[in-house]
Amino acid sequence: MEKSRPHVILSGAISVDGKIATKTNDSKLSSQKDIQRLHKLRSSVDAILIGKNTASRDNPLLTVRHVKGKNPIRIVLDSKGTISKTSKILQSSNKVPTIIAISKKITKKNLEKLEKFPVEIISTGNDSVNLKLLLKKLSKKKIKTILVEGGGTVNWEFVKHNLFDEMILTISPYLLGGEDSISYLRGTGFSRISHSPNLRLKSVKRLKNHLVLHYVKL
Ligand SMILES: NC(=O)c1ccc[n+]([C@@H]2O[C@H](COP(=O)([O-])OP(=O)(O)OC[C@H]3O[C@@H](n4cnc5c(N)ncnc54)[C@H](O)[C@@H]3O)[C@@H](O)[C@H]2O)c1
Ligand SMILES: Nc1nc(=O)c(N)c(NC[C@H](O)[C@H](O)[C@H](O)COP(=O)(O)O)[nH]1
Repeated sequence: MEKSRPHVILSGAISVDGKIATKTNDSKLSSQKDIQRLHKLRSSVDAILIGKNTASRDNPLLTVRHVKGKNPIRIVLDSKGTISKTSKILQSSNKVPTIIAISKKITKKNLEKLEKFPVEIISTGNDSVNLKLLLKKLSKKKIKTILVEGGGTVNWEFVKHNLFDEMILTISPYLLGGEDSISYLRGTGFSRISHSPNLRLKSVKRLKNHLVLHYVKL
């Protein structure tokens, strides 16, 4: 029987105080060695998923470059289809398979913009993208593993809806502070520790002053 959703791995790098970016969106926390590890991980999954803010602020390519390996499918959660036509993701969509996950909130103009690119557009949800439904549709497309590369809003939605299986988190040797810097998990948060998913620490890898923690959800 087909699994109802793909295997989901949350991935990211935080400062020691749990931030993924400063208030000015400086987010390059990983070391070169850690980036190599990330790219190896990318090459082992079927798809990488990010949120619209990460797409616009980091302007990532989301390909495998620092090691040899295949590029996964890229998925951007972008309810209103506001991703810029000059973004690296859209500009490279003729070379790397790309899915833009939209919702009913998209405007005609933005839909027409997306349709000019060789991307697959998947619509779920009335307001934001309906993650459960999206994952179900991705499963039907034989996408078996997804690496979720943030940012904080997307990470929270996957945790809140209990839609992940593993988490690989790099703790980088920085202290960023600040109410306005971006936390690994945004959203409303849980009101009780007992509401948190339970995690088993599977491995710890030290890359000089960076730590890579690998958790499995119980
Ligand atoms: N250090 C790291 O590991 C890392 C990784 C990724 C991003 N970042 C940083 O995170 C910041 C962006 O994080 P963020 O929280 O502002 O935004 P985000 O990247 O999590 O994107 C959130 C947006 O995605 C769209 N979206 C549509 N459907 C959604 C759904 N069902 N669930 C969640 N989002 C949905 C919405 O427009 C929403 O506002 C950037 O500064 C980026 O540099 C850091
Ligand atoms: N593991 C990790 N360490 C970081 O320091 C960092 N900033 C991210 N962030 C994930 C996010 O999705 C980024 O935007 C892409 O990592 C950039 O991807 P590219 O190099 O353009 O392919 N992830």
